[in-house]
Amino acid sequence: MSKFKLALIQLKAGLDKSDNVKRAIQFIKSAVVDHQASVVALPECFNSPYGTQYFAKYAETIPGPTTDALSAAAKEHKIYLVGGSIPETSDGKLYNTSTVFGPDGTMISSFRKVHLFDIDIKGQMTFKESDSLSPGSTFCMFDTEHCKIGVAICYDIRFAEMAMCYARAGCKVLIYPGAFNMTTGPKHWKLLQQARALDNQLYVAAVSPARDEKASYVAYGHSAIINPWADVLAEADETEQIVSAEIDLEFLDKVRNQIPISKQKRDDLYKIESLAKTIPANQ
Ligand SMILES: NC(=O)CCC(=O)C(=O)O
Repeated sequence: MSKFKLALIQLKAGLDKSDNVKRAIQFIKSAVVDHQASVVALPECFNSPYGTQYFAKYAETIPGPTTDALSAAAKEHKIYLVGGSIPETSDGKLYNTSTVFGPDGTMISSFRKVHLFDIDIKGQMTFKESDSLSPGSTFCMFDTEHCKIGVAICYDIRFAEMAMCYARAGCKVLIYPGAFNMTTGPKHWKLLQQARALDNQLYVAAVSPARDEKASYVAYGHSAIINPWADVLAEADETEQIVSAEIDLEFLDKVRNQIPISKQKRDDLYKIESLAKTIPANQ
């Protein structure tokens, strides 16, 4: 149980929601049959194009038709499925929400993006998710027979403390459905994943939509899986595809024993504290 296969589905999401979902389900089958994956993840906003103009139009309740399809796929293939994210409508608000399903199809966790993507790089990339979305305020972890896995969404990866909280709570893999863009993607996407993996000595996976040059928001692609030594185990190019890698928890233990930073840290001088209900402080 110390090894398992993780697959990331770099889906090209278009304007047709039911086609996006149908194709995601086909790719999930391929991740299981062709890659022997027992944990599978989809990208941010996989059932709709990514953009503030689309969130309300494509939003669904949870449970709803998209998450029902994910639940059925997880059950059919007996996998853990991190359902990327979808625009969620709840109590008159919109959220960017990820759902997680267990091998019996039960929704075992969900996560509303905590840090909304509001940036302004003049002349290059301006985006304001908070124009239409509200932030979540809880974390998302789930147990598998292999290890505990944490989930956050895209811009959340820039916040090192959040990943540290997950590591402190015992997560050995962090999965980030994401959609970096053509300005920040080439500079920061892989670097951030390697930084979070190295800081916390755990596996990091980030799963993007495939690039669509005609879309209003052009995703960078390059879904990747990084090990606790910060090696890149798998990396997609920009096209629609599945990438996968073996997660080896003995290797993780070896790295943690060789460089025992979690035992050497000076909690007497500095300390990560979490107020979120789902992450006990100082675990
Ligand atoms: N969807 C997102 O949160 C995009 C984040 C991003 O591109 C970044 O640079 O950060």
